[in-house]
Formats: sequence, C-alpha cells, structure tokens
Amino acid sequence: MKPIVQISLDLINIDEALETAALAMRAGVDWLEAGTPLILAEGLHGVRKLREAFPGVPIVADLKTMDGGYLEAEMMARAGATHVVVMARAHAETIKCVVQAGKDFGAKVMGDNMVCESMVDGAKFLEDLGCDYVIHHIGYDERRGIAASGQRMPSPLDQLREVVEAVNIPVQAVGGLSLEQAIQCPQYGAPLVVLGAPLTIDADSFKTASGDLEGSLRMICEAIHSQTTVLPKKT
Ligand SMILES: O=C(CO)[C@H](O)[C@H](O)COP(=O)(O)O
Repeated sequence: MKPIVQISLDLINIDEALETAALAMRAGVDWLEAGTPLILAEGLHGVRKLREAFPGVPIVADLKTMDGGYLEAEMMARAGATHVVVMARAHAETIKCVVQAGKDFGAKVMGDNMVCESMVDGAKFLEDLGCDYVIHHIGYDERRGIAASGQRMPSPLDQLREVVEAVNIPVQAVGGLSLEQAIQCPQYGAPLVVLGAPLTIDADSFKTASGDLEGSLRMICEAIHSQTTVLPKKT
C-alpha cells in the first residue's frame, strides 16, 4: 500500500485550521484530520467548513467516540467526514454501532487502541468488530505523566511492529512522534502517517533555516510517498 500522509489539525480555531489545511494540501498532504480540540471548539460546523473548502479530500473526524456511537458517526459523516474514530475502550456495542453508521453513511471507521491494557489485543478487538483501520495511540496525558515521573516517555513505535503483525487492516501510529519518526512509520508496516504537534503546534521550531514551512512539509510528504509499506506476511 502506498503511504498516506495525514495532518492532524489539533487547533481551536477554524480560520487557523483552514489556513494550515490549505498549506498542507499545497505541500502534498493526502488526508486532513479535524482534531479533537477543533471538534470541541467548532463542532460540526468546523467539519462542514473543511468539507466546503476541500471537496474530495478525505477528512478524519477525531471524535474519540466512547458512547452513543451511531449518532456521533452519523452526524460527522453527514457534515462531510469520510473517517470517524471510535475508542477500543468503548463497549463493543458502541464500536458495532459506529461500524454500522459508517456503512450506512459511507464513512470508514478508525479504531483507537489508546489506554488498552494490551494494545495488541485492543487492535485485534477493533478489527474483529469491523473497524477499517487501527490507530495505535499513546495518549498525550499518559506520555506527559510518565515523563514527569522521570521514566522514559513511551512511544507508539515501541509496539508498532507487534500491532501491525496482529491485524490485517492498515495501522497508524500516533502520539508524540517526531517528524523523523513519523517518516519511518511505513518501514514498520504502518502506511498511514499522521503529522501532528511538530507541524500544527510547534510550527515555528519546525521551519527549516529558510523558514519555508510549506517547502519543508513538501519534502516530508515526498519522503513518505516515495516509500513502499512492507506488510508482514500473516500466518
Ligand atoms: O489525539 C490526540 C490526543 O489524544 C492527538 O491528536 C495525538 O495524540 C497526536 O499527538 P501529537 O501531535 O502530539 O503526536
């Protein structure tokens, strides 16, 4: 599978999100993500505005659904989301409802294994219930808390290979990845590469010496697109 580049718009203002999304599209990004903070700040209107501005571009709504899954997925799909996100820690019935809504309203379902006791089992559970993709995710608070206690900060790369080997659906690694680590994800068999905080939150420190954010992002997209994801042979 050819790698796909997604940018997470973890912003709290739709104008800033639209501006960042336009730059990302010019640079060669494939998918836009309405991040959780953007959905909280702007709701369905934010997703609709992204859809109007970028017709034909896949939009992931990072809802992190825990309950009431059918309606949440339906509303996001009607607003223009092509992908919705449900949590593995939700009840199995919720995940099934999101999968059903995805079928009824033409959206793909990404299942997120954040804070599962076993992230590998969480990924399998999501696949068994019909999710189309697995998001292998180390949460923001978890990472910060562990780092603050003096321990090594966990990375989604730590168990990425195991997760990729456990399922037959595409995997995306999320949570604190540097740009260099994100670029490496297809080598782990994870073809959906999400670029987050280093671009949307730490944009100033990301710029190269030339200060050209768009040019730097274009180079990153090219580096990701030029790879082929090697998926492990399943037994
Ligand atoms: O969903 C999220 C938080 O729950 C973030 O989008 C995700 O953790 C990405 O984080 P970062 O951009 O720091 O890698």
